[in-house]
Amino acid sequence: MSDTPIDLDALRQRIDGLDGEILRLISERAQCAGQVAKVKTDSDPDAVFYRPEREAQVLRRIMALNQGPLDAEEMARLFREIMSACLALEKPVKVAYLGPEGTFTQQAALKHFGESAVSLPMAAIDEVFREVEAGAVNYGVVPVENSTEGVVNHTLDSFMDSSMRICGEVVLRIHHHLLVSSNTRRDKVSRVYSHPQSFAQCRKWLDAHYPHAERVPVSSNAEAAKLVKTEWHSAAIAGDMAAKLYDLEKIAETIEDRPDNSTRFLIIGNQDVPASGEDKTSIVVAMRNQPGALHDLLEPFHRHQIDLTRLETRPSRSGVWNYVFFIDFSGHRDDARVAAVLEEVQLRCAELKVLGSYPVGVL
Ligand SMILES: C=C(O[C@@H]1C=C(C(=O)O)C=C[C@H]1O)C(=O)O
Repeated sequence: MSDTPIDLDALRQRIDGLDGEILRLISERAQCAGQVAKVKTDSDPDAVFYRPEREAQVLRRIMALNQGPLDAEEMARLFREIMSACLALEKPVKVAYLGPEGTFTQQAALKHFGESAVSLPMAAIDEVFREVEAGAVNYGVVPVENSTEGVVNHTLDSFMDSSMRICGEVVLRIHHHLLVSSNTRRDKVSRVYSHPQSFAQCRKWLDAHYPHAERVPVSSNAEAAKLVKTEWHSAAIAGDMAAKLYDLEKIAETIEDRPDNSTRFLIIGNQDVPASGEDKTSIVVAMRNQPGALHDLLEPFHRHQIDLTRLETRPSRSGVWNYVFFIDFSGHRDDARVAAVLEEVQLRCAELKVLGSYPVGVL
């Protein structure tokens, strides 16, 4: 072992050299991105710097090129942050999300835009829509479906009244923990706070471990975490961000009933996103109530072999149409096959709104 210090020194020297090179390359990349921004504003003073389709392509390319030892997603996350910092050099992206601070929606916003984005908490989903519509922020992030608990109806309803478009999606693995403040003992927990969706996602675990604790639903997991900060004998079910934000102790980790528990979030904005090569389209369709209506609506998708990834029904609020369907499917509205289907659907329904075509979530 006598030669270990020499090896260590040599390795550290090599790492210093590599870091210098990485530093130089990242700076050069940032300069290039700055030049791209200049080209964009020269041709259009109102140009948007942020290009979701280009970012998706950059990340997919990195993942395909990666040969380890870091795994492809880890590497993409590093590049996500480099891009985020490059973009912020021009103008940090401003993003409104369903708050308060510490929610999974904030985590989704940072996963999608990187840590250099400025993220602003909103009290409700329709407020996120309004902030984007008013131009106070560039984008909004809202939850849309959970793999255990299903659809977030507020988000679908907001799309019915809004002209906002979908610019992206992000899927987050959701891990819940049981959190307490430092002066609460795990055997003294008599009350648990959380969001109703989180209670539903951890129902079996709670039944097994805290069957007698009172379950108190609150407006968000972050709110639950905030409450237990100052209350004895209470615990919160929330995620890592809330635990860190309120400095709480995890007395049980990953307590969700299903190991694949994940939530899908949508990025909303004012922008039509060009094709990235692997895209999805979301539409909302109003139908008259007549026999075979749903079959007629879906038949063109089947005939053109387009994959439906989600279908939701909401009651129509206008009173004129009986059904409103939210449909997600593979492909971009500029693809010939998708364009043909949209034309046919348009003829069969009372109203069709394309909410957006956007890159399939990369990270
Ligand atoms: C540099 C560009 O602009 C932004 C920055 C990107 C980057 O750093 O790679 C990618 C897309 C845009 O959000 C570009 O459009 O190429």
